[in-house]
Amino acid sequence: MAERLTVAFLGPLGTYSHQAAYDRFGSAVDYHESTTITGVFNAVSARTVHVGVIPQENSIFGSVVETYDALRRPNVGFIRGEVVLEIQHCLLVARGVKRDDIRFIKSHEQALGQCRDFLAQNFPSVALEKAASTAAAAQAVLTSRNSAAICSKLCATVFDGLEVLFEGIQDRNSNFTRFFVLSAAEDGELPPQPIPVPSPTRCLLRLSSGKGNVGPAITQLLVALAMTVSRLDRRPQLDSEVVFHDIYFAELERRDATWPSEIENAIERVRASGGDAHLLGIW
Ligand SMILES: O=C(O)C(=O)C[C@]1(C(=O)O)C=C[C@@H](O)C=C1
Repeated sequence: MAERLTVAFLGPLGTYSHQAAYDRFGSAVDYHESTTITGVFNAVSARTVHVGVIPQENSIFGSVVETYDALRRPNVGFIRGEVVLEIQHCLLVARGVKRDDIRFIKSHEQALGQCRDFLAQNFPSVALEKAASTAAAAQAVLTSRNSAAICSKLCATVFDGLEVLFEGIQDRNSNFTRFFVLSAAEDGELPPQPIPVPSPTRCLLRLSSGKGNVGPAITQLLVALAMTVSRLDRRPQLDSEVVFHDIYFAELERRDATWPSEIENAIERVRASGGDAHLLGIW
């Protein structure tokens, strides 16, 4: 019998990462909870699991910083796919806790960021506390009479003893988070997508100009790349000798069938210009 696929996600059960993983892989795989996003990356790199599902970007609050920080690592793995999940945040409390009792609101920093207007209008003097995940926040308020958690409605089912005080509290009604599906290597079969998509349609490249101050600027790297970049992120390059020296993440979208070889040629052009390009995923 074929080995069952193992999938790591930011836990505990009830996180949006868990929902995204389930949307992609369903019930025919074994799920492994990690306590941090970095922990999901570690499980994939150590090959403790076959794949990890990692939040990458939210339509209200933007890039997931912990994910881009991990993508700076040399052997970070390979992005094999994506899942887009609609996010509707709720405010949950232990049963019986009233709005006026709330002194602390906990959640993942992304969820706190997506609900800034709601929090400023409704709870201007409440202390906001970062939690490892939305479901970890839900779990933490189970035994509290003065705290609330921002998380999904599902947490009221996962954790018995919680109730929903407010629903749909994010700053815009339309709210989506995109997740990456990451595996240690480019190969290895994954189950088919629930809804088939023509692939590959996207790729992610990591661009850098070396550790000193003589390398090409990002504009020169993009000229050498000579491909349409649909998204660009940057994070500090920690091993650089120069301060405020960044590493860039360029996402490209497919234009035609010759795409994979075009990417290889573009990587070669960037290297020939004195910079470095590393393929982080194609999906
Ligand atoms: O805390 C969770 O539930 C997560 O899965 C993490 C995460 C994120 O990091 O963006 C995922 C989706 C939402 O945007 C809020 C939080």
